[in-house]
Amino acid sequence: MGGSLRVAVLGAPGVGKTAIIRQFLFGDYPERHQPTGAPRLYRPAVLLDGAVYDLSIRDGDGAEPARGPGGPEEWPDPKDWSLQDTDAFVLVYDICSPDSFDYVKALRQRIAEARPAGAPEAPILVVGNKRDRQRLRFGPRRALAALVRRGWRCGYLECSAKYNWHVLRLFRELLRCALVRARPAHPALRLQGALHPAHCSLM
Ligand SMILES: Nc1nc2c(ncn2[C@@H]2O[C@H](COP(=O)(O)OP(=O)(O)OP(=O)(O)O)[C@@H](O)[C@H]2O)c(=O)[nH]1
Repeated sequence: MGGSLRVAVLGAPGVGKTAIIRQFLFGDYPERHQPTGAPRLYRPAVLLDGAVYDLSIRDGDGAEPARGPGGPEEWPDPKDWSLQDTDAFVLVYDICSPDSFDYVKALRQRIAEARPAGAPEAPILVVGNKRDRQRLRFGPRRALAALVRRGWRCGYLECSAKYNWHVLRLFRELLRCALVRARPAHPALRLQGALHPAHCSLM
């Protein structure tokens, strides 16, 4: 048994958080947007690199700002989010929506502020979803990836939940990185490092 990991999947409404999670867990895809409302928790077991992990995947968690004109200053107190208990974050934006990218930027800032002083940083993977709509994207992939990786020091990946493209890969990378942080004795595993073929599967 490898242990347990808590993952939060966050992002603006409609970017595809639920679609990504459902593709990963059940191989299905919601064509219609049904706002998630209250946060949902999924508890799969996954096999990663030969060890079994109990995952808690939270779809939204109340960390988002109030819907409406409010900005990050109107977000709930970080103490209420239990962000400190989260081992890894997936911050999802829609590659066709600059607003959703700004949203992720603000979320990442908020997560950093919520971390208690001296606590190790939880890995953050920024995910550009809806890659199948590539022709409508608002910015070049290379520039966005460079900003996120070098400027924000987060991982970056693009996927299409609709076509199940890179969905497994995003969870595999995130989990590997979270495990490296938990066990620094394995420095060879890096979020943006060499990717092995699928050694991550649901049980
Ligand atoms: N073209 C395309 N549409 C997608 C993709 N992923 C999700 N969608 C669509 O985007 C809409 C919103 O998807 P959801 O997964 O419900 O988004 P969400 O982020 O969970 O939304 P909230 O629950 O409101 O926060 C749905 O109509 C999906 O079909 C994708 O990869 N490509």
